[in-house]
Amino acid sequence: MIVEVKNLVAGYGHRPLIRNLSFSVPTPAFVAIVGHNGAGKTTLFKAFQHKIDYTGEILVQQQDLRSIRHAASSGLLSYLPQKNIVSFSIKVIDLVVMGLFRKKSFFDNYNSEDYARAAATLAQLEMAHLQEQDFTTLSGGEQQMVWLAQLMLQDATIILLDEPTQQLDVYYKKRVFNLLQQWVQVQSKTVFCITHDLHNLLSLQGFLLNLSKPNPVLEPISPETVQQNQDFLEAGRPRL
Ligand SMILES: Nc1ncnc2c1ncn2[C@@H]1O[C@H](COP(=O)(O)OP(=O)(O)OP(=O)(O)O)[C@@H](O)[C@H]1O
Repeated sequence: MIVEVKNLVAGYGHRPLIRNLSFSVPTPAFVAIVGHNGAGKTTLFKAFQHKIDYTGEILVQQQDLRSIRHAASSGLLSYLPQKNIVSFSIKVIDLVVMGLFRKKSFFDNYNSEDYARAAATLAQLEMAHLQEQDFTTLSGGEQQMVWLAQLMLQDATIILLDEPTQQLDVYYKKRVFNLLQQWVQVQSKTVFCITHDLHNLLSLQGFLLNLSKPNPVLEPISPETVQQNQDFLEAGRPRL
């Protein structure tokens, strides 16, 4: 079992946002996490990263995540937040190469082989022309692609993405979803992706988890389930 969530209850103060959530991902898979604004999607990711208290269990490869001390540095889990702000000048390639941090001890410098890997990853994302540019001068969508390149170099087993296509144009949205599918099918990664772009899911294989539903479960992605979830979300928030 890659990921198993059992009776998860999480929220803030006395207000549980996620109530008794249970699901299992037995083999590497793509899981789209959908739901209205404020439904608890990012909160679920916070639980995965021990950033909030929760009851119930999150098991990763049969181990309770709470007992795994360095899930990021051991390459088990990587996370791309919704907003990632850089307030100092840095070249794109220098930011991307940092994705290799697991290979390095604190005082190690990145070498030419590391930079070649970073450049190849940017090229794969059609971003090679930006590699010498100051990251802070890029458009929002370009910045999002650079973070994805850095994440690819992290090479974690389980990848949590919080709205990675939010600022992308239609072409890059499609490319990124295809890339996520490849991570699963070619590299056996498990990808959890928060998204509001339901129509982009139609060409993918994997599951939907709609946290706005009263009892969310993993639903296989198909034209019918995507449409049903789109209709459900467009109809408004369920009353609690
Ligand atoms: N630290 C916090 N303390 C109190 N409430 C919080 C905290 N963080 C988030 N919340 C509240 O929890 C709710 C769920 O937040 P969360 O970020 O999980 O939503 P989401 O489903 O990711 O939404 P969106 O689609 O808008 O990103 C929101 O109503 C938010 O205001």
